[in-house]
Amino acid sequence: MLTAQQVEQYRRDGYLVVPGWAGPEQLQEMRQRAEELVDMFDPESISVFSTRNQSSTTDDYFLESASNVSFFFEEKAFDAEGKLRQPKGLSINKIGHAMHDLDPVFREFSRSSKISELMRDLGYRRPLPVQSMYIFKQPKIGGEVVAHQDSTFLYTDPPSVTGIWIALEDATVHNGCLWTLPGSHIPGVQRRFCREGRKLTFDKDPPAYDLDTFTPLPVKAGDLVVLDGANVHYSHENSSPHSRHAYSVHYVEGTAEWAPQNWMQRRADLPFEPLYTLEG
Ligand SMILES: O=C(O)CCC(=O)C(=O)O
Ligand SMILES: [Fe+2]
Repeated sequence: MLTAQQVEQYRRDGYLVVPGWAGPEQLQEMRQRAEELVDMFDPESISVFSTRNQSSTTDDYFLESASNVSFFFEEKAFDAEGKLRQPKGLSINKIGHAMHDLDPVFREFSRSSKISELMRDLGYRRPLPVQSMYIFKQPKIGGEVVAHQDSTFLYTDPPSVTGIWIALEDATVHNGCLWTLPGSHIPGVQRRFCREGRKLTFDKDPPAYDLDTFTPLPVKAGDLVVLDGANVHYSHENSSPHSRHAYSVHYVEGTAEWAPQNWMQRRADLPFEPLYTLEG
């Protein structure tokens, strides 16, 4: 799937853009499926959270999203009374985090033979898709994603995350494309997001990143971005009138040890399933 040169570039920079990964029909299928999921979602089931015990119920919803198809609002979606300012379809920040297992359309994309070949090219023996997100970056209110490393949130020993991020719409510097720091994966994972019971904390403060040194990754709909788990990346808020839909899946090496401190702990009846297993 990848040329030797692409693998070399990926090892050097910690990220790689693969143009034209998906065609218009596949993109349309995923966007349409997300629209259907949002149509079926009742925002009332969540707005309860804004009245009582906000942080602990929100944390529970977040923790349970490890084994669900859950909906998260844009922070700027609500007015002072806690009501949505715009239709729910323009208010949701993301859907996550088990759609790669539970939704047929996203499952197929996340486990395609093309993805398996890519993971094989990157040396995975037992790649496990562990987390998926449909990210909307809504027009005008799409929230920023602060600079981070994905392995901070999905820790294995040794660290083994690879993220794939596919643009379902053109991503530009105006609507909040990814920005990345080439080579930032080299020093490894800088901090961890840990769970103790139902409490979530970072073990350290974030390093000070000089955001001016980052490179924007404007891409066309259908282009795939591959990110090393230690690559540092972020995206700005979207103040443009155009949404920036993307679908992202994080894979880990199944022969590495899944940290018991990870926020993501699956329900026992929904174990992680490898794309393939190489013996020996
Ligand atoms: O889509 C974005 O803006 C950020 C996504 C991200 O951080 C990821 O997929 O790992
Ligand atoms: Fe990320």
